[in-house]
Amino acid sequence: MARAILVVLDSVGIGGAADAASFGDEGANTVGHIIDRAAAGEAENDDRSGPLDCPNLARLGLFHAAELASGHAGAAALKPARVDGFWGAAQEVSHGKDTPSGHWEIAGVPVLFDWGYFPHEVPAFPQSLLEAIYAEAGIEGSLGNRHASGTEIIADLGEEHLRTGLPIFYTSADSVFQIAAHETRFGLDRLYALCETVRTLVDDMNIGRVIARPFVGENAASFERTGNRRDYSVLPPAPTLLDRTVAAGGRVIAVGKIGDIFAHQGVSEVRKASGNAAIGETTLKAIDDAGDGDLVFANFVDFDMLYGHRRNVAGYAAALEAFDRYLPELTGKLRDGDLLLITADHGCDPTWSGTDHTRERVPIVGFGPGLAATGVGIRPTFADIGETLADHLGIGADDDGTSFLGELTDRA
Ligand SMILES: O=P(O)(O)O[C@H]1O[C@H](CO)[C@@H](O)[C@H]1O
Ligand SMILES: [Mn+2]
Ligand SMILES: [Mn+2]
Repeated sequence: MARAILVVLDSVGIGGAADAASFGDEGANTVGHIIDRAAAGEAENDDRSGPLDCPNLARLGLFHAAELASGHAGAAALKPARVDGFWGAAQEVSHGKDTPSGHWEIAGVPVLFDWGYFPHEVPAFPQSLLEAIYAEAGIEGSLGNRHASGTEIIADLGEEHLRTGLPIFYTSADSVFQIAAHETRFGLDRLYALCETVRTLVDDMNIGRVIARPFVGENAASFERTGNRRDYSVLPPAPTLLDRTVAAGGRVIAVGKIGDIFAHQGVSEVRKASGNAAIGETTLKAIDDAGDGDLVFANFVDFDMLYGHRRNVAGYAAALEAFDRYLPELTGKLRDGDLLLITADHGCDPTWSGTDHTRERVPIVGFGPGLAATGVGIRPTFADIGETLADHLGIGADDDGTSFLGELTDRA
């Protein structure tokens, strides 16, 4: 009975990326800086207080991994005497520090081409593109058209959007064209249709994603984004672990935004859920439903979307602790022959300047009944993760990545 469960904690980086300086991210360390701030009493909110408390992640080896990745002293201090899981870190080779690059590389397809990006200028979008969108979509104009944080721009422009009916266009350091609009007043289906139009118009510009960002509320003080976000991604450039699993006769159950991130390629079943708690429950159910040869692939997005980009250290710490409390339920689902691997797609250090992702190494922590509790070192590419899962599922080797499964079994 071989099943693989792959969990991406979106943006939970552990610092130490060898190429961080070229992204302006030298020293960025999502987990490390949260540990430091929490230890200093600077990560307090209504849900949590004091030093970071993640005993279950610690027992799987998260802090061993964090120390390995960056030499962070605060992480080293949280290492337990005994570890039950396998642990390591991985360096990204993809050119970008965005979500698709991270996930595709994990799944064996590093992104070695450059995405198109919109310049940090106002307007960020070329006039010719805007006019093409207006003509195709039958709208009279747009608001925004600049780099922005998604929550700030709806506070700034949401009321004007309600008055004028014009959608809000914005981007970020990622290869994205994002559209915010009121879910009921502009209409969700209309927003999705607009995103589909824009998707076709930015294909030639090599833009990774067009993202629908619906929100509700009546004024700047009450606007709130909803769980109906939808990402329109380009297709991965080569077959991923997902395609290979399906080709080998397995099912891929995609939890949270995984389906969108892979443009639904190689996805047998999509199970969306909004918020880490619901994503966690959906993951447990997916594991119950998975059979021999199947891959359950889940993304826990709150770390990134609600806390990393918002530079909310206390919120991020509380989310890590909530995941830690959930973790025993997850490991409790594992049967003989299962392999659980928890990792991340990039960093988003909540203590860093700006609101963008940070280039970091990512943790590899995992567990499987009968697998060795040992270190697997610093892997040179995230693709080693997918290759290890492929090896576990018995679906053959790929060009990118090297399996470390042999280090966890007595095959070594
Ligand atoms: O600020 P919000 O709207 O959350 O957007 C963030 O989320 C996008 C997609 O993950 C990133 O590119 C960043 O812009
Ligand atoms: Mn991400
Ligand atoms: Mn993000």
